[in-house]
Amino acid sequence: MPAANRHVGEIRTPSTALGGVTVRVPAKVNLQLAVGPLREDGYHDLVNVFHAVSLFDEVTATEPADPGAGPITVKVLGESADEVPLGEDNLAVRAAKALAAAAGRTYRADLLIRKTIPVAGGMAGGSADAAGALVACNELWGLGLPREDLMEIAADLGSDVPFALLGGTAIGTGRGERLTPLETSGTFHWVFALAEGGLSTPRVYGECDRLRAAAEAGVPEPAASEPLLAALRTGDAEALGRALANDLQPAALSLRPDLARTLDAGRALGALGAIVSGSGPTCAFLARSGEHAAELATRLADSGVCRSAVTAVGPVEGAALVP
Ligand SMILES: C[C@@](CO)(OP(=O)(O)O)[C@H](O)COP(=O)(O)OP(=O)(O)OC[C@H]1O[C@@H](n2ccc(N)nc2=O)[C@H](O)[C@@H]1O
Ligand SMILES: Nc1ncnc2c1ncn2[C@@H]1O[C@H](COP(=O)(O)OP(=O)(O)O)[C@@H](O)[C@H]1O
Repeated sequence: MPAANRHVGEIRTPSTALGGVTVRVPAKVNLQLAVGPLREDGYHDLVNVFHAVSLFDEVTATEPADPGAGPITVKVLGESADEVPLGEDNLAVRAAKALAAAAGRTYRADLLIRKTIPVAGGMAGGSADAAGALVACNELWGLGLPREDLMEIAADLGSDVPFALLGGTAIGTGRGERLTPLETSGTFHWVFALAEGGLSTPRVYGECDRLRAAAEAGVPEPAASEPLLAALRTGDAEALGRALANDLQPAALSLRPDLARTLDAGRALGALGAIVSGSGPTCAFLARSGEHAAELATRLADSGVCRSAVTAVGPVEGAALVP
């Protein structure tokens, strides 16, 4: 084999020969989640300011070990793995199948998901796994589809999936799937208080509609918060803390009143901002520094107001191959 070809071969073979293609995908927190009125298709128009944080799931795609198994198999390890569906309902399986369909043939892969992102926690772990499967299978199958094509497949899989591919900080409109990256300065330090159990996203949107109907107040069209965008541009953590806003928070608190105690505890410990992450039940706290985040996490966990507390930074990049 000529030296140049051998070099190409040497670069490409290790990813599959040594245990497949692995992709690391971040969780998200919503810095602003403005929810418009219920649409006829059952969705809500949003202004959704997504922020990718350094809690990662890993998705590994390998050539199938058992030729008799289904075209796409999945195993899940880690954080609340037993709560993740293993069949056709698994978002990573759906993503791999959608990618194969877009490529126009049946491809096979075994998927292994290592979870760190809490399941049904309002941090888009399932969406992260779907984005990870898209990137991993695109590589494993040598399809070479550009990111724009993966973004289109992602939007059909779920409103949050395109952002898991993009990462960083971005504003999502429509269902949340139409993304514009946002300019930010510096790094923000976060603490996430993980709760016992999860919350169903459709149920939280439903509760939001119910509370709004009961209040008989009009629902304005969602609009981006200028103070929030300015705080992101300048990297002003105190201003960002004040500007955090989540229209789903009253609904999440209505379904899980215990979360009010968690938020109060974080505020009392000096968090710059305290908010339910997306549809919850994870609570997000903005800290002043890495040291403050570590102290906040320890004290929150010790105070018994959550199952556990973890620190993270943001923004971080979206779904990326692990070399
Ligand atoms: C609330 C958010 C905030 O980022 O995420 P989570 O906090 O749950 O992770 C998202 O809007 C969730 O996005 P995702 O989880 O991808 O939802 P999808 O699969 O697209 O939709 C699930 C269901 O949520 C409701 N839904 C979702 C998006 C939207 N703009 N309006 C809605 O009403 C609908 O009932 C829909 O049937
Ligand atoms: N790979 C996956 N990881 C996590 N949840 C998944 C996955 N595939 C499907 N699900 C289902 O999606 C639901 C929402 O999960 P998740 O994305 O973790 O939460 P959220 O929508 O609150 O951010 C879970 O209850 C689970 O049944």
